[in-house]
Amino acid sequence: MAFVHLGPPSMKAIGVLMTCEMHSYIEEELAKRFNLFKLWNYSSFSAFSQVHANSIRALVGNAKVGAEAATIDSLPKLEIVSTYSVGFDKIDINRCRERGIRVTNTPNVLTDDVADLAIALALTLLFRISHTVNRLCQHSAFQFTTKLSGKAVGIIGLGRIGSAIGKRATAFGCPISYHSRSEKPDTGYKYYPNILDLAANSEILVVACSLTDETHHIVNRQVIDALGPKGILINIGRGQHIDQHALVSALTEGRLAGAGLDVFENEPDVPEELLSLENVVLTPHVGSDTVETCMAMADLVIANLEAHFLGKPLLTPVV
Ligand SMILES: O=CC(=O)O
Repeated sequence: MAFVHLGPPSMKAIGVLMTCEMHSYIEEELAKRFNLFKLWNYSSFSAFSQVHANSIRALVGNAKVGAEAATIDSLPKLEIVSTYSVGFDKIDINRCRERGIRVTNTPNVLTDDVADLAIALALTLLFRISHTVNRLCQHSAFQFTTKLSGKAVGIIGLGRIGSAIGKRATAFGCPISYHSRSEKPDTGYKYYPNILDLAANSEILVVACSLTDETHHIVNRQVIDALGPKGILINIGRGQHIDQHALVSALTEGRLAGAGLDVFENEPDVPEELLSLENVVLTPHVGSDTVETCMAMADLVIANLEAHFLGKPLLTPVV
């Protein structure tokens, strides 16, 4: 008798909802495997859910649009939320737990890019790269720049990304210290249990922790003042880590030397005052937007969904 290899069961009938537009690769790869619904093709979430709520077994969100309690509650068949981001602050984790909904994210694959961007922001700011390009074109006045090598770098949050930033800054000869909930073993870095002490002892302060109720506005006016008028603040975490109002006043009043920001408090809005400042470098939340990383993140989202629907262990579970 001949054996017929049936292969893995098709998942084409499984309804997956994407909450907003992402890289075309993830859209195409999800559409090849699942019955993909794109929320942005509907006039509103309620217009979508009135017709399709019962078809959705998985939701794919990102750092911008995740799954809040109302969304989760409107999807009675939802089994898994797989976010195309490492941060899961846009997902109501407690509601997922209550409903027995699994949650996955995309750690590791984006660590290098985000750490690279932190260093790039610092270098661009200190070497005034965008200004010197302008000077080349406009023959404007010469201004000295500032070294990165050897500067004291303080890192808030020594997780995967914070550690990768530490590794890079070490290669620039920078002494590293950090603040986090608890001291990490064997880092060789100085630990400050108090963030004000970290700021007071840093020339460059980098925000690399995850966003939680405890880390909301972890960088406030006091921390900025402790960093001081020669200090540089870099944020590749979340806009809500920094009291943006306090930051703008410090930059305008000369109480802080400069800031390199990939994230903002009310994205995609960036305050006019920030846009008009000379001592900032701003990027629009692009820390993991390289082609290579977007593809690796998409593959991880899909691998998690496939594992879930095949009854296998999730690759990167949060819940
Ligand atoms: O901000 C980006 C992410 O959380 O992956």
